[in-house]
Amino acid sequence: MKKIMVTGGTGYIGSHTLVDLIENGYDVISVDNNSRSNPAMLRGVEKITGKPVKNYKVDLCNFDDTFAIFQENPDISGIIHFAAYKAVGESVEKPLMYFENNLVSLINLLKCVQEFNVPWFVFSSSCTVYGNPDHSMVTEETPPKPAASPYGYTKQMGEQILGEFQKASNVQTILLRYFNPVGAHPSALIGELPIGKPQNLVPAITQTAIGKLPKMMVFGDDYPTRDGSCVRDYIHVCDIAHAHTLAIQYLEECRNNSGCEVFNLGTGNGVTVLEAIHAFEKVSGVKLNYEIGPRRPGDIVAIYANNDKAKSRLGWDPARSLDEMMDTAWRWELKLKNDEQMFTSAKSELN
Ligand SMILES: NC(=O)c1ccc[n+]([C@@H]2O[C@H](COP(=O)([O-])OP(=O)(O)OC[C@H]3O[C@@H](n4cnc5c(N)ncnc54)[C@H](O)[C@@H]3O)[C@@H](O)[C@H]2O)c1
Ligand SMILES: O=c1ccn([C@@H]2O[C@H](COP(=O)(O)OP(=O)(O)O[C@H]3O[C@H](CO)[C@H](O)[C@H](O)[C@H]3O)[C@@H](O)[C@H]2O)c(=O)[nH]1
Repeated sequence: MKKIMVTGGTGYIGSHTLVDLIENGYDVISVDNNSRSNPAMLRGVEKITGKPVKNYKVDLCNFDDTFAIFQENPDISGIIHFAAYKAVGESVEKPLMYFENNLVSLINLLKCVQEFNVPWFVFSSSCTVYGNPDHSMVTEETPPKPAASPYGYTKQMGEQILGEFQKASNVQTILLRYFNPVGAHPSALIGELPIGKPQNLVPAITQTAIGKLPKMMVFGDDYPTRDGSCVRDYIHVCDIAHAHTLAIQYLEECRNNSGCEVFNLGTGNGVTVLEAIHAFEKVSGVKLNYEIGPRRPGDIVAIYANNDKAKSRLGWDPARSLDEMMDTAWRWELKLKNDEQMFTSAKSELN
């Protein structure tokens, strides 16, 4: 059984990927310092899979502690590197914190990859690398534009570091550019746990619907789109998670032609903010208290993926609908309300 190290395993996408890897026969370990997540999330992973999962509570910016995990696990076949800070606004306020955390952690990991001859590396990138594109549908060949934030630069630089490292080391590398991951596992045992007031659309919708937030704002309805609100490519987190298993299988079967390959992970459908809200209202039966507000500075007008490459090369089939995304996000929010106790007590473990 191949062993995969998942960094950021107690986070949103990492936890769903642990489930998918285990269900597909991989042995996993997680490395997460819980700086942005709740350790209780792993209990959800264990309940779904029936398997215990070990998390190393280590800051990947600490080289010695990171190295020690590899010494203890010299049989790691691949790394899926999710661990990073991801809040765009915070990165504008604290750029050095973002560059340090997101880049030092990556470099430390790559030094260990080199030392321990780990053959496969999968990196969490983002459609943020395309900036505000000239055409809404982007392929992997669409040239990256200057990033809109320090967070975006950490993803662009991460891709560059991996591209150069791959040429020098021959580590088989995949860069996955996620569009907008949303929703939760259908069991409602794991999902997204935003820290503080949610900045992203779907948590803002579900928290408003449940009454944690009094109302939500639609940031602009005067864009040149079909209803005036921005267009994004929302993609179910379980479909994103499965793409990681497929990426590992792709590397395992040596189907990686160039050594460092990029894949867009989106559904290929552009959805407006108002369409997303209406889909939520339909599946939940809850009328959302929202207001049209001003545009959010820095927002991209419209972007969605051309996902042909991931479909044809990885055999990926992102089949879950917008309704399923909204339904699972809503059921997770309802579950969180009931299980608040579990997450509050687990929060005391944070830091
Ligand atoms: N969620 C999105 O919308 C989205 C979109 C595009 C790309 N991404 C990227 O996908 C990855 C995962 O995103 P997510 O939504 O699961 O985020 P998340 O915040 O839920 O998970 C990231 C995890 O990394 C951990 N972490 C951060 N720095 C660390 C460090 N130095 N050492 C050890 N652990 C550390 C955090 O505690 C957290 O659990 C990130 O790299 C993010 O930038 C996310
Ligand atoms: O309360 C809210 C929150 C969001 N929106 C709108 O909903 C859309 C989606 O916004 P998100 O913040 O959920 O997603 P973004 O696409 O703007 O940003 C996300 O995708 C980016 C890639 O483009 C980066 O990866 C970033 O980290 C990640 O948050 C945008 O039009 C935004 O203006 C609202 O109207 N109200």
